[in-house]
Amino acid sequence: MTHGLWRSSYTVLCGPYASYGWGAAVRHRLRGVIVTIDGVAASGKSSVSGGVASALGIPYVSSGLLYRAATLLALEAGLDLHQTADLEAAVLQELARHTLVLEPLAAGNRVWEGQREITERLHSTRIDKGVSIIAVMPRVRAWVDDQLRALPAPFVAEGRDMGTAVFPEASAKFYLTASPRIRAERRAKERPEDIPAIEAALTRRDELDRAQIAPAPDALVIDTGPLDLQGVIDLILSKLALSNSALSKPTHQTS
Ligand SMILES: Nc1ncnc2c1ncn2[C@@H]1O[C@H](COP(=O)(O)OP(=O)(O)OP(=O)(O)O)[C@@H](O)[C@H]1O
Ligand SMILES: Nc1ccn([C@@H]2O[C@H](COP(=O)(O)O)[C@@H](O)[C@H]2O)c(=O)n1
Repeated sequence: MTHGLWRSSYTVLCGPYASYGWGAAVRHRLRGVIVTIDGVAASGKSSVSGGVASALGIPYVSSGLLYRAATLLALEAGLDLHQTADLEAAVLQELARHTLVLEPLAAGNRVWEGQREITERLHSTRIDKGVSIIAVMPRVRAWVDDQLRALPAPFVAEGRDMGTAVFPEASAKFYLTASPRIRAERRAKERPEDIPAIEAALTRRDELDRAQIAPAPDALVIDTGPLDLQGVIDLILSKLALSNSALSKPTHQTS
């Protein structure tokens, strides 16, 4: 059983994480724990978070999907992201008119607008281009933060400001980087544009996101350039195993 909010205890007690020396108390210990993985655009946050969360047997939460969903609603409402007077109020009105739900499955996050699943529509060049304009709005950020803080821990949270603004009390924090060229080469497998165009768009997005992309002072910064995906996941798992005592302190109190 690998789907749903919780994976079976087999994964936690006997799966890959067991090789890091965790005993039978691990499931109990992870109650209330939040691990944050922030980083620049296309640095591998969601792939790495999925791998780490799977190994731990807990869900991961992709905060960027909520900003992407707010952007989709704005575009579907016909809002011009560059011309609309009081765009923030117009976006909040769209958020109030629709019910957006983030489903943080361990196997991959999904987003629903009412009964309509919109996940597939959130990773397009059009959304990539518009999302930073929406994400800079304080009241949109407050709306996203409220959704995230309402989720039951334990989970791995990924985004830009998970370890700084949203969950400053997180048990363990990581921050992923890689050069714009490497990130563009990886992303080119998922987008129709060529590598220079993707690189320019990623650099532009990092610039627009600069207010929220500083690493937390207590985050471990990982340059993923020389590492493959599994290498990054293994590095984080090994650091978590070493900081065993940090994970024994729940981020959120649980009953
Ligand atoms: N260390 C790595 N080595 C090789 N490829 C990687 C590595 N990390 C991630 N990738 C690949 O890079 C691409 C981008 O990764 P991913 O979507 O996880 O990044 P992200 O930071 O979540 O992106 P975004 O900020 O746009 O949401 C994916 O194709 C992923 O498989
Ligand atoms: N914590 C976050 C997460 C995301 N954003 C904004 O959303 C955009 C898309 O995020 P991805 O992780 O899917 O790339 C991102 O470029 C930011 O504008 C954010 O501000 N804070």
